[in-house]
Amino acid sequence: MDLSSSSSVYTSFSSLSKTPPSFSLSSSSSSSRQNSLQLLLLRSHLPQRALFLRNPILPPPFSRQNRLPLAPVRVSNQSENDDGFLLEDVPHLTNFLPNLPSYPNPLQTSQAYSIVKNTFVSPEDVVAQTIVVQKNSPRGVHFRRAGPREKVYFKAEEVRACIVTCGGLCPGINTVIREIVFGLKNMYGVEDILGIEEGYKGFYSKNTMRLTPKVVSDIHKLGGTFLRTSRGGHDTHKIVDNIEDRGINQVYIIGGDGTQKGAARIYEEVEKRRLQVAVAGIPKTIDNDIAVIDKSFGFDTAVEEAQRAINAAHVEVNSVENGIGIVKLMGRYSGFIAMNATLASRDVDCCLIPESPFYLEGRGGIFEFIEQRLKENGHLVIVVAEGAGQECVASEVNTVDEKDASGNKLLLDVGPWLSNKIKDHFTKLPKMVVNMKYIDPTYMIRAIPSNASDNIYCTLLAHSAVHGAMAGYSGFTVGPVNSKHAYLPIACVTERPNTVQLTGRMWARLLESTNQPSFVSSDQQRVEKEMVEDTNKMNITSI
Ligand SMILES: Nc1ncnc2c1ncn2[C@@H]1O[C@H](COP(=O)(O)OP(=O)(O)OP(=O)(O)O)[C@@H](O)[C@H]1O
Ligand SMILES: O=P(O)(O)OC[C@H]1O[C@](O)(CO)[C@@H](O)[C@@H]1O
Ligand SMILES: [Mg+2]
Repeated sequence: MDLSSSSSVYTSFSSLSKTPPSFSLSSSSSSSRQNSLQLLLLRSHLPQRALFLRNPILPPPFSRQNRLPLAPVRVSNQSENDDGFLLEDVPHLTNFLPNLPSYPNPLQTSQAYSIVKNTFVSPEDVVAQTIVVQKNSPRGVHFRRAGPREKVYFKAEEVRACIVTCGGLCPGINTVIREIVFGLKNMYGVEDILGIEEGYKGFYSKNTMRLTPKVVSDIHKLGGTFLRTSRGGHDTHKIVDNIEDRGINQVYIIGGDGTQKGAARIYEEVEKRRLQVAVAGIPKTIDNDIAVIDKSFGFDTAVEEAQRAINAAHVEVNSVENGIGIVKLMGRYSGFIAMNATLASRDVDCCLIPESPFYLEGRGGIFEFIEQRLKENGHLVIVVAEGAGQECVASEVNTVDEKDASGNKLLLDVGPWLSNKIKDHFTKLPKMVVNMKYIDPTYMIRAIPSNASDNIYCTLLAHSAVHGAMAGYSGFTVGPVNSKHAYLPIACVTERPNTVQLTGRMWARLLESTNQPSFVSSDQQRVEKEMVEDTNKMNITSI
């Protein structure tokens, strides 16, 4: 059974029982497993809240949150034959437009694709979210594999696509734009493609621009976004009105968590109005803070570019007495750029990230560590992510909470704060003159074009989005899960951010390579010590 076109089968329990699907992923599928699969597949076509309530296999408090990668799926009350297979499906236009006609995919006659063994992705192909399993583990959460489908729900000449980019910059945005345009034209013969300028607000406040392969041919060599971008200005009704007015039926939305939330709102409105509009999200964030997907595009480029700043800091501090280099890198709530740049460089003595609170004074603190390293090596380099130590800065700087136009909290600048604290501390010490070199390359890193591997990655993302939209999926986002590109429900990537796991092996590798203090345990020790002291004091007072 072709699941991509079978939504009517899954719209109600009654129709399901009349028409048992033949979906089977292994040769050993028993009838009871098929029943489980029917129910699990059905879930994905119901409103999300209802899914959890109606699923008879899972206990009621089973929330989506439990199903993201770091909180492993727990499926209790399983019957013996139940293998715990879950499909996190994406919506399809036929869910609310059941009579939508389909057409053979033009790739069937493509010269390039004719040599591919399986030109089309089987509707039964799914990608597992967890690939490290034990013999008796439930099979867990799966996503639809991305790629071209045998049937499409748009005729090339009827497609009017648009592309919009929102949020901060990131290397590779232009490659994604270019490859959507080229993919639509070369694979599907689509020629009517509009660029929405300056983010979401551009839908209703700007003219569109025509995007042709010729216009976008060289943009992948440039940093930034050819379409420009903005924060704020998401007005769902105005945007969807505009989509309708302009006759747009495919919307490609490139942006981070905020943008993807906006894409979900647009899809909800499209569904409410029953419009034949495919809404495809392409996740973008230099911080790599998007959950579920392996990594976000531009991240590798950022890590590579960060090496230049770290190297410069190292050269500087290596050439003076007691040189202390501080390099600030991006990462609001996720320290991936700082962590990976540190691991790649090996010239970094200490890496500070938002996930790991640190402290300056006392045993196990940064000052003690710096003093020790200066004695040992005569210099050191610290990499600090922009979101690190926010509580420390906030406790010393008088500020009011400020937000950007999208409602994101504006962070306090940890870089200069840390540099000054270190300088002040060492100025007070006798015979300890330090040479501070502070480098903030953040916007320089974000503004460069993507490197070779990100370019290829961006191409796959763009093509996956194009295949998904042409196949009639809508309200989905794309990305690699365990190296295989998949279609993901937007909520999967917006419900919580991807952050560095302090209990994970990568952070342990970093701690091992820098030999910096593990502030977590020292901090805990300090808290424990304080608690003991407090208890003692209370005892004394009570006496
Ligand atoms: N909850 C939301 N619902 C609808 N639209 C939203 C929501 N959050 C953000 N947006 C819109 O998405 C756009 C981009 O959001 P934001 O500035 O937060 O950047 P982002 O997409 O998260 O990217 P990044 O954080 O990587 O720079 C803005 O136009 C904003 O209005
Ligand atoms: O462009 P702006 O608004 O200064 O945004 C900067 C923020 O954007 C990000 O690069 C995410 O896109 C963050 O790392 C950074 O804090
Ligand atoms: Mg964001």
